[in-house]
Amino acid sequence: MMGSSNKEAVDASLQIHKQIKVVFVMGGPGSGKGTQCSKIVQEFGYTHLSAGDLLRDEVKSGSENGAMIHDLMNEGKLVASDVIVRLIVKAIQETDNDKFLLDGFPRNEDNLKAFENLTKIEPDFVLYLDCPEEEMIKRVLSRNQGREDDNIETIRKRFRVFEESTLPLVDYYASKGKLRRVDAARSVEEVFESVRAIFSSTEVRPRPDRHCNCFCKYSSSFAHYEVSTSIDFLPFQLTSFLKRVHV
Ligand SMILES: Nc1ncnc2c1ncn2[C@@H]1O[C@H](COP(=O)(O)OP(=O)(O)O)[C@@H](O)[C@H]1O
Ligand SMILES: Nc1ccn([C@@H]2O[C@H](COP(=O)(O)OP(=O)(O)O)[C@@H](O)[C@H]2O)c(=O)n1
Repeated sequence: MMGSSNKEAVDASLQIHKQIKVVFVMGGPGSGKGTQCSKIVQEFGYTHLSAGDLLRDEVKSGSENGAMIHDLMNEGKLVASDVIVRLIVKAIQETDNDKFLLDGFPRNEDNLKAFENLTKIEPDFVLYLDCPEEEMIKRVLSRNQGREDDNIETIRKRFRVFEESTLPLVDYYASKGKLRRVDAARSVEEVFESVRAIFSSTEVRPRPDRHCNCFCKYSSSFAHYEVSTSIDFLPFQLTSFLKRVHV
């Protein structure tokens, strides 16, 4: 077992010495996290870190943890939090960007605590791709990426883990007002319309009291918010004003 001073030295080497912005991207298996992340990368310049891909790369690298990670993934179980958190932090340290999408992370409360303890980072917001289970199963079974865990038996187990461990985190972020929920059962482009509106609103902060153009930005974004049912992050007065004007 690692001595405490040795562990502290490792933890210190994993500290992140730059100001970064993090968005957690959550959703069940096949909800479209990877698909939407690559579109967000193209349009908004984030770096996409997929927890599953980092783990699969670790397995391929033949590291000492590789066999254990491989077995857990094939059973649809979660890997120990310190393993995935260290991979994420290392990837952040090695990347020359200040905006990150963490796809498939956190998966449970323990993941979140381990990440917070090590990095002291809070996500700017949490994007949640909300999709019915039968649609997700259909997508995963036709994904064709040669993933050993994309078989019906393991998929069912992954769904149970999602319901039991990840959904409580989704509720937690909703209660903190940080959740941006999107209906992910639509086409890729329709889902991205909603996603784009959410990210646009965090990049540009128009001031409606200044002049008409600013209001127009809000006004056109509002159509997207309606589709995404994610209007809870608009300032309250503006939301009620838009409701009066548009409805
Ligand atoms: N909105 C969508 N409609 C139909 N198929 C989709 C949609 N989004 C993603 N897919 C497809 O579903 C599969 C799972 O998507 P993926 O992005 O890999 O999900 P996740 O990363 O959440 O597991 C992929 O084959 C992808 O091309
Ligand atoms: N934070 C995480 C993320 C993924 N994983 C593991 O990686 C597997 C695949 O995750 P993924 O995000 O690539 O795939 P989806 O289940 O979202 O399709 C999970 O079923 C877990 O075994 C984990 O243990 N901890």
